[in-house]
Amino acid sequence: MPRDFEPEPCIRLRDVRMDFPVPGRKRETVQVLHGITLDIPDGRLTAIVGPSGSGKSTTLLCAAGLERATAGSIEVLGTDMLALNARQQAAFRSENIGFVFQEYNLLSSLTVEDNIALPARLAGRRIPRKTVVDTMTRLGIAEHARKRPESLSGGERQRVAIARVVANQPRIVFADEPTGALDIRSGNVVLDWLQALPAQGTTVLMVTHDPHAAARADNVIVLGSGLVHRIIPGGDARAVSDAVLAAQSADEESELES
Ligand SMILES: Nc1ncnc2c1ncn2[C@@H]1O[C@H](COP(=O)(O)OP(=O)(O)OP(=O)(O)O)[C@@H](O)[C@H]1O
Repeated sequence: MPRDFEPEPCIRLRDVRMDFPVPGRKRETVQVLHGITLDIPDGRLTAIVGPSGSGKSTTLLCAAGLERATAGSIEVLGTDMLALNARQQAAFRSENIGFVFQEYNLLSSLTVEDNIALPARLAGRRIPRKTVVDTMTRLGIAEHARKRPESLSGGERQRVAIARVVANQPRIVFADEPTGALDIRSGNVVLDWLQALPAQGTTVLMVTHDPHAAARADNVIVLGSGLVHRIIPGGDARAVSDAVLAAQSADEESELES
């Protein structure tokens, strides 16, 4: 696809706000997303970066329906997520969305191969065993097929998570710090695969602290204090880290003013 062709958004957030209760203080809340408005293009890799606490993970969780936004609108593949109840959202996720998270990634009671086949089973489909085996072989984890995730290293577990999205071909993949706990080599393997997913038609939205990982994305969304600070093209890790530092300085200035 030519780079200057902007596809239709696959995820649209409009003025999304998120309030969390303050622990120990009944009825008090703190707002962590102050009105996020974004379009995530279809069939592209988009990264979300920003200073710690700027709301990156919360934005991802709200978009996936894993946290219920307090206000605003969230449209995923044309579906109004906030109009669905929790059960409908779960069904929508199992039909359309894959996850590559640092934690809560895999079910410890299932073997590697059963973890890979699980999303399709939950959605009432079956992945042919050959596809599961081929995918494990491509990811270099075939020897672990019968093991449980706890007996694998962090890098191997992330490969299982990637194998799961490659085998299930979800329309969207949400990745939260997918390389956070990995060494450079394992991290690069995970990023290579995430970067390759758009070619199979999958839209990838990735939260990361790593400017080099973010630079692999087509577009980089820079958050600051629960708002979109800037959106820049990928490709340049230095530009990403400069943008994050600028968001952080803007946050600090507005804190001093208030
Ligand atoms: N379940 C929750 N309850 C209360 N506060 C929360 C909850 N989840 C997140 N927060 C708060 O919301 C703010 C944004 O958190 P979030 O995890 O989205 O930030 P982040 O940009 O992903 O941070 P980091 O880079 O450190 O992971 C933080 O101040 C955090 O403490």
